[in-house]
Amino acid sequence: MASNEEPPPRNRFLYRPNDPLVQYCANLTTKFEPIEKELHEATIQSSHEHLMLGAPEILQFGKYFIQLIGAKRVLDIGTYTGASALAWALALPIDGEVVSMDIDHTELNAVGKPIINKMPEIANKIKFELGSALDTLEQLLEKGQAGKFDFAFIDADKANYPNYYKKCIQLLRSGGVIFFDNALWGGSVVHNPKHDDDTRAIVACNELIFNDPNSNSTLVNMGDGLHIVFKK
Ligand SMILES: C[S@@+](CC[C@H](N)C(=O)[O-])C[C@H]1O[C@@H](n2cnc3c(N)ncnc32)[C@H](O)[C@@H]1O
Repeated sequence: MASNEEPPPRNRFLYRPNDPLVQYCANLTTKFEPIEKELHEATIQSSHEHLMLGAPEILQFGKYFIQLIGAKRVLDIGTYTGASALAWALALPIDGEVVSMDIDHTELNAVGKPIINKMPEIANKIKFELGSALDTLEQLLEKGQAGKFDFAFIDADKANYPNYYKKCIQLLRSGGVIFFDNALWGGSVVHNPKHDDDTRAIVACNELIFNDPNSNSTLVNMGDGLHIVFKK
């Protein structure tokens, strides 16, 4: 690219799911349960927005974290067809709980629920909340749920990423873990960090996390970027 050319808004500098090396890592990481495979395939077939699906290797990594820290209660911000909520529910013990939030349940009802409901013991662990995730998080805080969750996955509107951090860090117990998906936003955090509100919010959130004395963190070049937060 010539030096006087503007970089494209959010091109895929770094996120290359079809790169053979990325596929090699994903293939030797992901161990989908049959129901997860069914949901992913149904989402790809039925929804024109299937690129929103969580990267399988990120979901797999999250499941291992849930088991490693002995998580029982999980916040899932951005349900879509329910792939991430299903992954967490599969990783949790029988008395575990996922609170999954979305402003729109069209795709969940059409694609996700008919599949997830085939396994009632897994479906029973998931509470699907309809509405703004910020409102749902605020309601949990008002109900005295601060410090009562173990793991959070943030994968909804990017402009609210700093707000999701501020709420989730309160809702997590000490030793809890947050996964922020899309933390490199196709490389635009480096190549075009002021491009739009979404990019600016992700950049601000990454810095907010790194500078927060209440947590440690690791920013990983996996999927579209994964910022892992460890609450002190
Ligand atoms: C990338 S998708 C989530 C993908 C899902 N976690 C998965 O692994 O397949 C993002 C979702 O966030 C939802 N969303 C957008 N803005 C929201 C908001 N303010 N509150 C709650 N959900 C929101 C969208 O409706 C969309 O379904």
